[in-house]
Order: sequence, then C-alpha cells, then structure tokens
Amino acid sequence: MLELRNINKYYNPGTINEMCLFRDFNLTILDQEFVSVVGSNGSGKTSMLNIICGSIPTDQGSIIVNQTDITTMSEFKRLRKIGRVYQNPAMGTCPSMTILENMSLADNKGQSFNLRWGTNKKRIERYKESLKSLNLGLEDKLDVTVGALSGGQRQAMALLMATMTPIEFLILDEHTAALDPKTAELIMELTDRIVKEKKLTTIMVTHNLRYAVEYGNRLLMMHQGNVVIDQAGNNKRTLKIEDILDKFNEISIECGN
Ligand SMILES: Nc1ncnc2c1ncn2[C@@H]1O[C@H](COP(=O)(O)OP(=O)(O)OP(=O)(O)O)[C@@H](O)[C@H]1O
Repeated sequence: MLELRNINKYYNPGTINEMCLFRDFNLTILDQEFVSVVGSNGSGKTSMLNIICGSIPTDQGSIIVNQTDITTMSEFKRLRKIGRVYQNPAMGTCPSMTILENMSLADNKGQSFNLRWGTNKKRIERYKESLKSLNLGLEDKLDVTVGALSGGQRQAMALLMATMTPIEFLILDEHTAALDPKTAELIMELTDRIVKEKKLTTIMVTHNLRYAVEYGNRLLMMHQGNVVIDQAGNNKRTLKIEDILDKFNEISIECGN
C-alpha cells in the first residue's frame, strides 16, 4: 500500500514565482490497484509521480510504502522497487546497447556489479521467452541495438524491462502519448496483460480518456493539485468518458476559461 500523507509541495519557494502545487495532499493506493490518472495540463500529475519516485522532494508530509516511511529515501534506492515507463520511448532503454544487453541490465536492476552479471544460455532463453510474449519478433533480434527499433518496439521493451524484476509499483507517465494510435493500442493491451499477469500495483497518467476509462480499476482526475474525481470498483466500471468531460467543462467554467 502506498500512502501520500499531508503532502505540501512548493515550486520556486521564496521567489516571486512561488507556487504551492500540493497543500495537505492525501492519497492512498491499495495493493494491486491499477489507477488511471487524468487531468488538465499543470494539474500536478507528473509532480505526483515524481514525488512518489523521489525525483523531487516534498516540503512537508510523508510517503509511506507498506508501513515504511520512504520520504527521505533517494530516488536511486526507490527505483529498485519501482518500474517507471516514460512518455519518451528513448528514456526506458539504453539505445546504444543491444536488446540482449538491455534485458540483462534490467534483469540485474538494483544488484551490485559482480561476476553473476552477464548472460548465460539459460538467461538468454528466458529473455527470448519474455520477448516472444510481445509478439514483435524481438526474440530474433537480440544483437540489434535498441536505438534501431521503432518507438513502439522500444516502449514495449521499456515496459518489459520495467517489470522484469519484482517491483512494488509500476509508474506509467503518459507512456502511449508519443505513439501512433495503432501502436498505442498495442502497448495499452500489453500493459494491461502484464499488469494482470504480474498483479502489479499501477499508476498510469494519461491524457487519453478512453484508456483511462477502459483500463484499470480506479480512476483519479486531478485539478490544481487536488483529486476532484476518485472512482473505483463498480463506479469506475460504469464511468463514461462523458462523465469526465463534464467535470473538465465544469472546472474550466469555474476557472473562467
Ligand atoms: N520544476 C518545476 N519548477 C517550477 N514549476 C513547476 C516545475 N514542475 C512543475 N511545475 C509546475 O507545477 C504545476 C504542475 O505541473 P505538472 O507537470 O506536475 O502537471 P501535469 O498535470 O503533469 O501537466 P501535463 O499534463 O502538462 O504534463 C504546473 O503549473 C507546472 O508549471
């Protein structure tokens, strides 16, 4: 379980540009929840992910994972137990290394460098097996550098690599936004399959309202650093895109847009 407790986050504190994004922000995410997060530009979605991953500090409050306070834990340490896939397919993989090297790197995530690194026949077979599950033919391209793959192939690999070792959370930061519609669909289906197979607790930020409604078992909508829609279970299952659009409209009228 992940708990964000009484989080305060200021940007540019003490300057003329000071901005309080989160004021007493609270959120609890249960194990195996697949949470879609939507919201207008600047509503705080990426900042929330960054706070969870330790990429940015908070000014107040605590981050608790399974009763352990990780508020002061470094990003590097947190990422041992968090798989993160970014919007840019270039970010989740190492483009100058081969598919095999990338798989080996992901397989050894969080471990200190030692002689157990490297690959052997058994490992290669295992990597091939998981690459095969992507249905992209990557299992026959182990020696190809990842930089030579298409954006969709790289994002599929990023997803596979992020979930290769046991993780507490999968964080998806608009991970289909840079892909063409058909590839995005493929990556979403793959995401859903991996999340279900591995029973992952997942937080997915997306601007695609259809994906947010269709996938996952909880939906959050954020606005100005607050959660303005939070629906799970049956309420989430019956939620429609129009419901979210209505809320978007309501908010923009309130904001005078
Ligand atoms: N490093 C930063 N320094 C100053 N302000 C920032 C910084 N990062 C984010 N902000 C501000 O915080 C607010 C929330 O930004 P954030 O990127 O978290 O929103 P978002 O919901 O992810 O937006 P988008 O949908 O456009 O990606 C915005 O007003 C943004 O300008």
